[in-house]
Amino acid sequence: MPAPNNNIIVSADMIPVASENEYYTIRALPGKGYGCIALRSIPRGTRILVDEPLLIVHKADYMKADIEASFFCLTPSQKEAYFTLHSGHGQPVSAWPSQIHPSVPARDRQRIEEQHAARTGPAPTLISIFQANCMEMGAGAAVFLHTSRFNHACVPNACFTWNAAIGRETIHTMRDVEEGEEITISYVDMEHDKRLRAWELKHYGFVCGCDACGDEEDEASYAYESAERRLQIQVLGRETRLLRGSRLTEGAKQPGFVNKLLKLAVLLQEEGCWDARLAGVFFDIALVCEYNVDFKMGVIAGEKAVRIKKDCQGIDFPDFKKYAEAVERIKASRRREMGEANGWRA
Ligand SMILES: C[S@@+](CC[C@H](N)C(=O)[O-])C[C@H]1O[C@@H](n2cnc3c(N)ncnc32)[C@H](O)[C@@H]1O
Repeated sequence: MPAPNNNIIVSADMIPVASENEYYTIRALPGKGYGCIALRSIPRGTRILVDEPLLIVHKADYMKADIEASFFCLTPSQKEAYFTLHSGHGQPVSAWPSQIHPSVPARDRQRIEEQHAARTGPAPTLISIFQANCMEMGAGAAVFLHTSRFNHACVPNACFTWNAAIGRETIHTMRDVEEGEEITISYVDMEHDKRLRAWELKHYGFVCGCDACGDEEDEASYAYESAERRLQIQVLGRETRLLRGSRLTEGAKQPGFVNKLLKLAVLLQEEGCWDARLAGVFFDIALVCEYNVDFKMGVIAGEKAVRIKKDCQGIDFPDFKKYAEAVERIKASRRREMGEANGWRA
C-alpha cells in the first residue's frame, strides 16, 4: 500500500491549490483549465517542485483493473484529491478510429476499448483522469497531484523528471521565467514533428496552440523554423544514436562525429531544449574529446554537461555523480597536460 501523501492540499470547494512554494500559483486559464503562473521571476535551473506520487501503476501497458487496484489502496482524502484532477473525458467519438484491426491481440483490444470508452464517456472516471495526468515513472506510470497542474507547450520553459534517488517527481525551469508567465512542460518528445505531437496531444483531449504548432508553410513563422530544426535534430539523432552509449569509442574514431554532436547540441539549444538530452549530448562530446586526448575541449563540453544536468535534474539525480566524476577526471588530465607543457614534473 502506498505511503499516505501528507503533501495533499485541496481546498474545501476543490479549486486546486499549489503545493506550498514561493515560485508559482494556480490560476484558471482560458481554454486550458487551470495552469501554473510564476509569482516572481525565476532563474533557469530552479527546482520549483518536488512532488510525491499520488497513485502509481507499476506497468506501462496498464489496464483499467490496474488503476482500480491502485486507487483502492488510497486513503479517503487521496481518493478525493484524485477526483479533483483534470479529466480527459467527453471527447467526440467521431474524432477516433471506429474499428480495431482484427489482428490486434485480445488484451490490447480490451486496453484500447477501455481507454476509448474513458475518453469519449460522459463523466470523469479513474481512467479518464489517469490518461490526462499520468507520467512515466520507472517501469510504470504515476499521477502526481501538483505536477498534474502544469500545462503543455511544445517549447516549454520547464521540464519534469522522475528522480528515483529521492522517489519524487521534480520540475526545474529550463530558462529564466518572468513573473506572471505560465510555467509549462512538454508532454511529448520535443523531437517529434507537429503531426506526431498533435496525435499524441489528442490523447489528452486538446489541440496545442503554441507558436511551434503554427503555420509551418509560412517561412517567416516560428513554426517553420522550429519544424526545420526538429527535422535536423531527428536526422542527427539517427546518424549518431548507434555510436553513442556503449559504442561511443567507435564514434570517437569516426571523422566528423564530434561535429555532428556539436551541431545537435546547438540545434537543441536553439529549440529551447535545455534538458537531460542536451546534457547527454555535451557529456558524450566531453568523453569523445577525452578519448581523442583533446582535454581542453573535453573540459568545456563536460562543464556544460554538468551545468545543464544540474539545472534540469539536480545534483541528487541518480547519474549526476557519473557526470561530475568524469569532468573532474578530464580536468585532471588537462592539468597534467598543462603541467607537462610548462615543463613541470608530477
Ligand atoms: C495534466 S493536465 C494540466 C492541468 C489542467 N489544465 C488542469 O486544469 O488541471 C492536462 C490537461 O490540461 C489541458 N491542457 C494542457 N496543456 C494545454 C494546452 N497547451 N492547451 C490547451 N489545453 C491544455 C488539457 O485539457 C489536458 O488534458
